[in-house]
Amino acid sequence: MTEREIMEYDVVVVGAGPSGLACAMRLKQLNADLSVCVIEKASEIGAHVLSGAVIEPEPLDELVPGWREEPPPICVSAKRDEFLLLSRTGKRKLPTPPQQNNHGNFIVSLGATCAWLAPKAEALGVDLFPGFAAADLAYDDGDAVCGVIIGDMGVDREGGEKEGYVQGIEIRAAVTVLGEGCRGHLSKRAIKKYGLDRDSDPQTYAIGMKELWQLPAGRVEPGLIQHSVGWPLPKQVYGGSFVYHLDKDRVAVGFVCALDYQDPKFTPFEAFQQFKHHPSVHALLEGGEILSAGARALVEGGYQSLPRVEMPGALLIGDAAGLLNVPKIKGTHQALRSGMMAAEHLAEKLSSEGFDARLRDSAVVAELKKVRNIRPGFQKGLWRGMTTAAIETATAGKLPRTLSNHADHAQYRKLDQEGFEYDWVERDLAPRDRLASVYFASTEHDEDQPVHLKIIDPDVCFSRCETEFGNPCTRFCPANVYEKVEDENGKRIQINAANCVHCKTCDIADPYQVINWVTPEGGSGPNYSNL
Ligand SMILES: Cc1cc2nc3c(=O)[nH]c(=O)nc-3n(C[C@H](O)[C@H](O)[C@H](O)COP(=O)(O)OP(=O)(O)OC[C@H]3O[C@@H](n4cnc5c(N)ncnc54)[C@H](O)[C@@H]3O)c2cc1C
Ligand code: SF4
Repeated sequence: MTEREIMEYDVVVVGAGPSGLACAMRLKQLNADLSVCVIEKASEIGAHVLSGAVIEPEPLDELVPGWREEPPPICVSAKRDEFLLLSRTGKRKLPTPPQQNNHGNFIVSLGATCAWLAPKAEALGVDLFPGFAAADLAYDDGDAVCGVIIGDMGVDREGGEKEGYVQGIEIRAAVTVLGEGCRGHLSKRAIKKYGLDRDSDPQTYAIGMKELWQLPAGRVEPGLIQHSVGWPLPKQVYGGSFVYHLDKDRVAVGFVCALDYQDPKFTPFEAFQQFKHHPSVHALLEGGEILSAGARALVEGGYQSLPRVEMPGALLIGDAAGLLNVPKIKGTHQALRSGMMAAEHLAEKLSSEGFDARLRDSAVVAELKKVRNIRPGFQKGLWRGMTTAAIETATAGKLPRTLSNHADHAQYRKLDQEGFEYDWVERDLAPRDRLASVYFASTEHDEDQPVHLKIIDPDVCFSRCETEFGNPCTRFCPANVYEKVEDENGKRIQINAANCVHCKTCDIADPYQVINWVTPEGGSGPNYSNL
């Protein structure tokens, strides 16, 4: 085997989401002499980023002064908030929770915003490498992170070299910044290797699904921000919808389901599609067409699940650290702020040491602490959760008690226990099913490459999972990647890896934790447009 080529930088950032781009840009703003690169697995910057997205603008004001005069391509001022409780046929307006008051905020496409930030980063001297997946961390002799190893290109399904094979290079850096977003696969490894979650609660997650619709003229009220709870979710499932009204007769429709749902037969994708058939939403969407669609996990654990965010040679920022504020349903301002804070730390001393204390002492973590009991309050259902949320808000998070988070995958009930009741309707809006939805994600993977979804112990699928939980992977994956097949060779889980949209739900929600998501060849995956 040939010696791996090495490139050297002062700082390598993994992930060109808002956290990674903010970190890289701020570093160059503070010290133009530092060499900084950003590795991004999507074919283009922003193509793997999916978000609501209503954003708080202040961190962007700091990073890109004057941006409001030349905003990203989708950017609509928030005008009006609506918070609704849905039943199957009706809706009731509830007071908008203070955390969801969006006065002064903007509705954007976060993917398009990252693409808009990319040339600004390059103009500052950041080297951006889209189409390259950071497949592994590199370690020095003292077991500290000393950079990343880029995945090889041109490897066939069996692991052999194809024509045009290129060995991935190693990027060495004094500090590696992990801005991979929710459930980053290198971040997951690093958290385990360095025991970064030793003193925190388990991290918790949700799956978010989103579609961008083009509607007949006159239906959209640009700047209207609608959220709902209630139908179609059974009362035991935490989650709800968002409908964000954009310009040019477009609307972003989405649905979020926490991954601690207990019924293994529950299908988040179906809940989303059901929501679209509520009479008020159906009337909005009917006659329109989907422009793009996709899914992505969100990190929900907040304050009590925050891992240590520094390790020898590396840092965690943004969703990779778990900084999303769940009651606000916002993580972008936290991603931008933590990225900039990491940069300020590294510009002072090129070392990860001390970043954890700095972040914990900042407004980023103070914001999480204030709302720490709201999400776990919903573990006992919608109404108990709303009561906890009201108390936590009234006391500004000053109650001495901190409720615990639990591991999502450990919450499933066995098949022989009572399931949930679903009050679901016939559907007629697109997409018909999960495969039809994948079409709108424009996902692409060369099929002749190693499967990037590894079932570490496939025996579990039929020796235990089938009878205990009915193989929930065949239902929670929004792209129908996992299919149960039975033929002359027996039963097996067929992995349709080419359909994967990189949402990471399977890595999180598998009851036995035997699914491991690893990076496919760089440039593979969804090609989201304006999500
Ligand atoms: C459905 C949904 C709705 C949301 N709504 C809102 C909202 O309204 N407002 C709000 O503020 N926030 C919202 N959020 C949260 C917000 O999107 C995140 O907090 C934010 O995107 C986090 O930024 P990040 O940079 O940490 O990670 P991400 O935005 O996830 O970016 C990570 C980047 O790293 C890349 N990457 C990952 N691993 C690797 C690797 N190994 N090698 C190379 N590249 C890699 C990914 O491709 C991606 O481009 C929502 C999220 C979801 C899913
Ligand atoms: S295979 Fe996993 S990561 Fe890919 S779309 Fe399905 S659940 Fe998401």
